[in-house]
Amino acid sequence: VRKPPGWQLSGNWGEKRKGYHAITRSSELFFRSVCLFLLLCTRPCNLPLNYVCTTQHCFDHEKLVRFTLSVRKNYHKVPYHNWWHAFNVAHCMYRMLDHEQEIFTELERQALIIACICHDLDHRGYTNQFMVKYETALASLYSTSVMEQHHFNQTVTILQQDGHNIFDHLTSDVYKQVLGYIRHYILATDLAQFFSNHKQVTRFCADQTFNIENTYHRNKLQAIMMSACDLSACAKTWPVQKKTVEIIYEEFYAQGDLEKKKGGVPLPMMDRDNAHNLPKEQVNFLRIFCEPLYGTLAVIFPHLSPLLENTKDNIHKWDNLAHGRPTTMWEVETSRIEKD
Ligand SMILES: CC(C)(CO)n1c(=O)[nH]c2c3cccnc3n(-c3ccccc3)c(=O)c21
Ligand SMILES: [Mg+2]
Ligand SMILES: [Zn+2]
Repeated sequence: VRKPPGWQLSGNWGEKRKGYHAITRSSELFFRSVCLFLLLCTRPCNLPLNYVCTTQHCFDHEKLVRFTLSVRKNYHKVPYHNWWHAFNVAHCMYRMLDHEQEIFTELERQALIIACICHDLDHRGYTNQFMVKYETALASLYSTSVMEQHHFNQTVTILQQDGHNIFDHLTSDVYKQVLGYIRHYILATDLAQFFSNHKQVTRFCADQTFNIENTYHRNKLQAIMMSACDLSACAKTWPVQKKTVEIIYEEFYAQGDLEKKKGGVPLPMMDRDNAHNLPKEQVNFLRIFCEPLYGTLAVIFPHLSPLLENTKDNIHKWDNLAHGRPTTMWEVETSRIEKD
């Protein structure tokens, strides 16, 4: 992919592209399994595995492998916003859709999964606020949702590469429609959009006017589903939640260090000198974003209620840590996760 403006920022992670990856047998097997997983994501769950896709919405397997390889190549080796995060978000969406095959069209399901693996493409480990504050080249391109608009732009750029367009079997109208879906879904992962999206869906539920056939209602539901998958690490078991938080704060503190180097004052959450406040910050984040989000989704999709329960458990554990209370004996003392 051509180097987008702002590439110089990625220098902080040192990594220079070493040209094409030497594709070893194991990584090839890995990517074939990822693509099979993605192909399966779009197969109605009640069909046999050897189902030969006859509808117009089938992915060409070779293009899907090539597309997925290029998507992975365009994630940086930053602590949190890397390929594994994208893959985990897509897996969460797959499990969410696995129960709801009938309410979304096949095109929407494909767009949701592809949007998930692409939703943080070319993330450099910096927030939108940082990109705007330091007047990066990307911030000069987009006035709002700077990184999310860039993530979508990167998606289109990869699709336009030879042999990568997994949607080129669609008519031009349907192609425009699916790209519109993907853009909407990726932009929805801007946390700044969360409150308005969530408020709308909560209102529809409260006054019992929620109607999945209503395009506006449907779009808002899909927007908070994207947020739910993006934040799904807050609903994982405590050892996984704690390791993930260590990793994301590694990225936050690296941004804070860079900000101090530039003579700026980072947000308290980004300042490693405030690391003692992390448990309290987590209680706030999970209470403000995650708990209401999974609470609303559990009303619409009752099978998602474990996400709400796990989030509540994690809030309780962060609150114990924030107040110096011991955490449950069985918890594994987590060590720094090995970087992949
Ligand atoms: C969801 C996750 C990674 C794990 O629980 N998490 C957390 O615990 N605190 C936070 C968190 C705390 C403050 C700000 N953003 C956060 N994000 C975040 C970052 C970028 C884009 C959207 C959300 C998390 O994913 C997260
Ligand atoms: Mg993002
Ligand atoms: Zn993300």
